[in-house]
Amino acid sequence: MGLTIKAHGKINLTLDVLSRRPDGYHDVEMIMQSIALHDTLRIEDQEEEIMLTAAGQPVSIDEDNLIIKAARLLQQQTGTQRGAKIHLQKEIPVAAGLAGGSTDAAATLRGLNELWQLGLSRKQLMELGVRLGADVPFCLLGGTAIARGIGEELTPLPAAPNFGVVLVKPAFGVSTAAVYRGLNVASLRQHPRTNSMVDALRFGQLSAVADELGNVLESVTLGLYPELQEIKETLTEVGCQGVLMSGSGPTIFGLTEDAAAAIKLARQLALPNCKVVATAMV
Ligand SMILES: C[C@@](CO)(OP(=O)(O)O)[C@H](O)COP(=O)(O)OP(=O)(O)OC[C@H]1O[C@@H](n2ccc(N)nc2=O)[C@H](O)[C@@H]1O
Ligand SMILES: Nc1ncnc2c1ncn2[C@@H]1O[C@H](COP(=O)(O)OP(=O)(O)O)[C@@H](O)[C@H]1O
Repeated sequence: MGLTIKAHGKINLTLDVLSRRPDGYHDVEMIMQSIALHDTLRIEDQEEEIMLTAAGQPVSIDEDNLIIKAARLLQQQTGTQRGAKIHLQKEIPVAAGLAGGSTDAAATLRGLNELWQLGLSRKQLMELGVRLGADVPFCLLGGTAIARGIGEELTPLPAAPNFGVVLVKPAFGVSTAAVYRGLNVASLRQHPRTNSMVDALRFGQLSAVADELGNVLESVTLGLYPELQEIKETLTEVGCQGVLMSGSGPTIFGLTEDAAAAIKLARQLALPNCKVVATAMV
């Protein structure tokens, strides 16, 4: 018996950091948005052992892969004797700010809960998921949502318009931990307006959504990699209405009216050493 599951990436339409916690994590307030770009997991039931293979974007398939971590966590928590053979078709760029690892972990939890007939609720899966990564609970929920706490306190929002999204991922990745470490919360002078973005999304006008985009982590990652500023300018020049870094970066995204416009604009981009993907909000 087996299952095929889509694991969608995300972008952050807003990302605010409120404070540093004693455990080193940060309290955030962000509007998360699923995108059509996804990895695909094929999961087959087997006795005991967890096995992982992968194709597509290069990613480690060792014990540090979040798919294996998610499967082992579920085994430990439920005491099941079941195992799984998992194949990952990796399409989401790695260490990109698109939650590629978190979404694979979320898909593994969902898939194995079904395949092993564990009967865990989504809330229970989210409580386990946050132990694997702060973005895992959102990846279990999907759609559009406000995330608070370290990212695990979620308020779902009405479905946002299916704006097109052009993603530009430079050849390098960034460490999320290093970006948060580089942030001095007290020195932040500007914060995204979460409520205004909620209103803009409800109103559904791209120009209003574009005006409210904001990510306080940009100051850190753009400081480390000034070439990201050039990518932002290029996306604006070709006609993207709103342009922002996703998460801790380094992926820069630009919004368009729809997926067709994103495909058209992506074709015009000549950005050496960058991966360009046209997708949409879902
Ligand atoms: C920045 C964001 C925005 O959505 O996304 P990405 O850039 O990773 O996609 C998230 O906050 C990242 O979520 P995720 O990547 O799941 O984080 P984790 O694996 O739990 O944490 C990696 C490291 O980031 C730091 N971290 C993460 C979340 C948070 N609220 N505060 C933090 O300080 C911690 O140092 C932690 O050790
Ligand atoms: N299934 C996976 N897919 C992608 N990255 C993974 C996976 N499992 C573990 N990782 C590791 O997680 C780290 C963060 O990758 P990723 O989740 O893609 O980026 P981000 O946190 O910026 O959204 C990388 O160092 C990567 O090696």
